[in-house]
Amino acid sequence: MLATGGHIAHGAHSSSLRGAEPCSSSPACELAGRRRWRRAAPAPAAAAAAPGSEWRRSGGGARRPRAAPCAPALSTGVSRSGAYNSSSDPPPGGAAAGAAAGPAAAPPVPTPGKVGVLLLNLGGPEKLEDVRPFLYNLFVDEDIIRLPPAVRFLQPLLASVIAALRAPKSAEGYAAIGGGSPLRRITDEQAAAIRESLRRKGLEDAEVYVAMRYWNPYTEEALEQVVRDGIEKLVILPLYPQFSISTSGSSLRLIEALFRGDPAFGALQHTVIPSWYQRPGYVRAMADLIETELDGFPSPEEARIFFSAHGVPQSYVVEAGDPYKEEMEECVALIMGELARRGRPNAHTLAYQSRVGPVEWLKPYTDDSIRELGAGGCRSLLAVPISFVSEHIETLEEIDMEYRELAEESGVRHWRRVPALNTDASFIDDLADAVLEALPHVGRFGGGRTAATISGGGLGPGLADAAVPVGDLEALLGAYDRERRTLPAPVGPWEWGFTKSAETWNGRIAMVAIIVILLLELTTGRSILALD
Ligand SMILES: C=CC1=C(C)c2cc3[nH]c(cc4nc(cc5[nH]c(cc1n2)c(C)c5CCC(=O)O)C(CCC(=O)O)=C4C)c(C)c3C=C
Ligand SMILES: [Fe+2]
Repeated sequence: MLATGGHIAHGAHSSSLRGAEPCSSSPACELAGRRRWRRAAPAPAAAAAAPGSEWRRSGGGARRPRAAPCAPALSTGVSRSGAYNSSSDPPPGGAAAGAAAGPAAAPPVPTPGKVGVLLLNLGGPEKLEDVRPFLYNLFVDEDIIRLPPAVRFLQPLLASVIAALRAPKSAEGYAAIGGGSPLRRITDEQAAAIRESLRRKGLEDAEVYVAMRYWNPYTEEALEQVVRDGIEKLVILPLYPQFSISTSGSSLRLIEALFRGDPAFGALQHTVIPSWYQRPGYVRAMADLIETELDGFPSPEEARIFFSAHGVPQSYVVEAGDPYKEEMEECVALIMGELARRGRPNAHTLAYQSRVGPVEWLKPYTDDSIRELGAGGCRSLLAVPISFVSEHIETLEEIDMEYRELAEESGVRHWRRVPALNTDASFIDDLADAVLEALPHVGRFGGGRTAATISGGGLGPGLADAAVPVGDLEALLGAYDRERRTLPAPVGPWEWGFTKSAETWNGRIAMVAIIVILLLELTTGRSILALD
């Protein structure tokens, strides 16, 4: 949701959490050493929804005239390889470059053993009463809030406080888009479509599973189903085109812990496709959507293409080496290159949305950019959500409602938004090809627990140099952020500070409040911030 500089809106909606309880017995809960809030749904297979389950304690277009750019370009920073010819050049040396370099529709690889595909996604609250426990799950994740080791034991408490304070504002957003996140439905549809595509391509008995990080169907449940189904070869495919520590990285760390903690999981032969923004099929599918939407403007060549990516705190990139920003810039350059080849040299901007809390996030911020563009005379703006492939709260509420209103207030007369890819047929087919191309890598390293080195690991040319190379989990997770440095928390329970000193004081007050609550809980034996 649109960041307000830190204020948390109160009182809009107070969701009832009756019946919601933390998990305590699932492998993930035990491994993470954290309570987790989960629904006691049956372990989900690919597309099985579990409505109403109870909560319990548990474990090419025609050539166009030259564009008249809408306003002076803002931050179109491109890091490398702006000129990439999707039909002939090899893709830039990104993570899954080897996969992308293969033929567009690879023939099915003869692989003995039943194949499974594990789709990783974030998950979202399905009902308003899910919002607070969903937020708890998000904020208790050490890849979202990374506290210094000495105070890490406070994270569940901190997560409870932040979730309780943010829930009303968050719930307002979910209420505005119909009372819940569409993420599960869309991800289930994507899973079914990928499975169909794999079958059409000759992989008859492949199964596709949805593994959400913060809501149903949880990752550990999906893996349990994978084992029950007798899958022998697993391709792990995050549904995030670009890699971030906070998204794909967080899910992969959880899976790594599950592999280590359960021999049945650890025995699964696997490979990971860490990111795939550079696949020509994805780039073409995005360019197709953009072209279609551009044609809805009175003067398509004058519309500025405004890529809005979900932000991450600066510290993730600068201190922890998150490749997210670099991959995002490269992704935008590839799409713009494809559009230029189609005769659409429109002006463009890349900005970052959805910041939460008082720390610095990647810049420029989407709201600032919209204001500047409006002030600079831009009258036609095409918003392109770029970090996520499904409609979700940040497209349906933040972009369609908040940013649209801001754009109109800033003088933009014509506003359109490119839809998310969802189950776009060519996109789905391309993901299925990515799976087929990754299959030869499955089991290269034996089981999930085998340590693999990246250099000379037999991964093929180019892959050894990638920031986050294709390979097994350990190799992959060892390739970045090795030190797991403490990072400034992106959010805190009190978020009204704009200045450095206000932030410091907020931090101190928050710490004192947390200690008082902790002492009260310890002395009274009652849970002051219980979610039920
Ligand atoms: C590439 C996508 C995403 C990145 C990177 C990311 C980082 C990140 N997010 C938060 C905090 C929140 N995210 C929330 C919702 C949310 N986030 C993503 C994607 C990325 N997040 C999606 C797709 C969704 C929506 C899911 C849905 O229900 O539709 C929320 C909850 C909503 C809200 O209150 O605004 C929070 C909070 C942080 C702190 C972070 C990086 C550290
Ligand atoms: Fe997010």
